[in-house]
Amino acid sequence: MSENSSLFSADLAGVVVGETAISDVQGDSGLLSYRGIDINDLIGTPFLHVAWLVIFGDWPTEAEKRNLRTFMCDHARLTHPEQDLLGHVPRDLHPMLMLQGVVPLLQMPEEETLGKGLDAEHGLFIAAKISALIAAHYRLSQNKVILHPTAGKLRHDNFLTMFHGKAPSREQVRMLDAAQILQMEHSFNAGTFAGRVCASTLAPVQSSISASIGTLFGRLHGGADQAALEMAMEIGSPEKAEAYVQECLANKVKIMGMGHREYRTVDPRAKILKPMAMELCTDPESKNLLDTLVAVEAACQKEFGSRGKEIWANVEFYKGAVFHSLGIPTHYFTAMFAMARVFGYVAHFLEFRQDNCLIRPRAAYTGKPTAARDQSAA
Ligand SMILES: CC(=O)SCCNC(=O)CCNC(=O)[C@H](O)C(C)(C)COP(=O)(O)OP(=O)(O)OC[C@H]1O[C@@H](n2cnc3c(N)ncnc32)[C@H](O)[C@@H]1OP(=O)(O)O
Ligand SMILES: O=C([O-])CC(=O)C(=O)O
Repeated sequence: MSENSSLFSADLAGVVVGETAISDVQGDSGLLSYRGIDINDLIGTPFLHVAWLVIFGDWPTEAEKRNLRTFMCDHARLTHPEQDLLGHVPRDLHPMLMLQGVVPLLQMPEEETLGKGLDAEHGLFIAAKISALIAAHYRLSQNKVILHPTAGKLRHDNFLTMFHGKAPSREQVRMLDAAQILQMEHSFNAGTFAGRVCASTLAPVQSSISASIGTLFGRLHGGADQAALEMAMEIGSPEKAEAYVQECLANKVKIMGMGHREYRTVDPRAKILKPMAMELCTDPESKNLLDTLVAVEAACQKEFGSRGKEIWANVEFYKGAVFHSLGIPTHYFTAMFAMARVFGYVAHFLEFRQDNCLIRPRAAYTGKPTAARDQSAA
């Protein structure tokens, strides 16, 4: 493109920067589908089957299902060198910083066992390790021993057991499966785009995933899950919600978990997560948090409406209440988001690499004019 015909967009809002066949975000109508299937129809499907569909575009065969389950469970066991590595990470380091740093240090398997190519093998290996790293980092922070997965158990059954040290109920596993399916993939969100930029330089999959995780961490993106529930904790009770919202808007402070770059209506994932949170938050403390979130949403609708704006709840708003009811501390929410989204990252890495090109935009220079060179010195 010539200098004169350059586009300028600081935030790339509305700018199409590539093609994808992985997921479709229809922002005006509030629809989201993975590989052509509406997310509402994916809830209830085994988590790993959806992960396979997202990555490879087809449902797994019976043999692929068996191999994948064994592969993911085997690699969710941290080896001694991996445990030593984690042992060097400060125990109070935010789990997202731990993941971003540790993922590129993992020793990738050299052999292919799933028959889908080495990049896919490495991506799925990282996805298995991430669940183990999150659980182990939490256990170490609690001065407890690291626990390992049990062969034959479902991914999230193993995860919750490795995290808490006791087996979850079937209902808890079902809820976590659903929440994680909803978070698995979302087109060119900032984290996925960062991963594609990294992939575009021909960096390996672990670098690309690490770049995505770093990008997911921020509060305007994935980190809003932690921030939204901590906001509800800080507000304290539903009757204080309206004053809180009014004060935020008066001071131009963003309300966490509200608003979205693409959706011009309620986020379809929030629509599913809200009733899930209602079902799970039954004890007085969780119910008070959830009631506070509901009151914040209502106050936002009222306040934004009176300013002629429509800002809706996004995926992050009610998800924290679901995670909280599963006993997950707020600072682990975004890492659990990464634990699901990593399958989307792998899918985008593989898709992008099929037709790779370097992503390198242009900047409008606003610094000092270039000084004229002293020709006599030459
Ligand atoms: C998984 C995810 O990443 S989902 C998103 C998670 N992030 C959050 O929940 C953080 C809170 N939300 C936000 O900051 C924003 O809504 C974003 C970053 C998600 C989207 O932002 P953008 O598309 O850039 O919208 P933008 O920030 O331009 O907002 C448009 C207007 O709505 C306002 N607005 C948007 N969201 C919010 C919010 N949560 N609280 C208060 N005002 C808001 C903006 O202040 C802006 O007002 P203005 O036109 O008077 O300046
Ligand atoms: O698409 C986005 O910008 C953010 C989002 O909802 C996600 O990553 O799930």
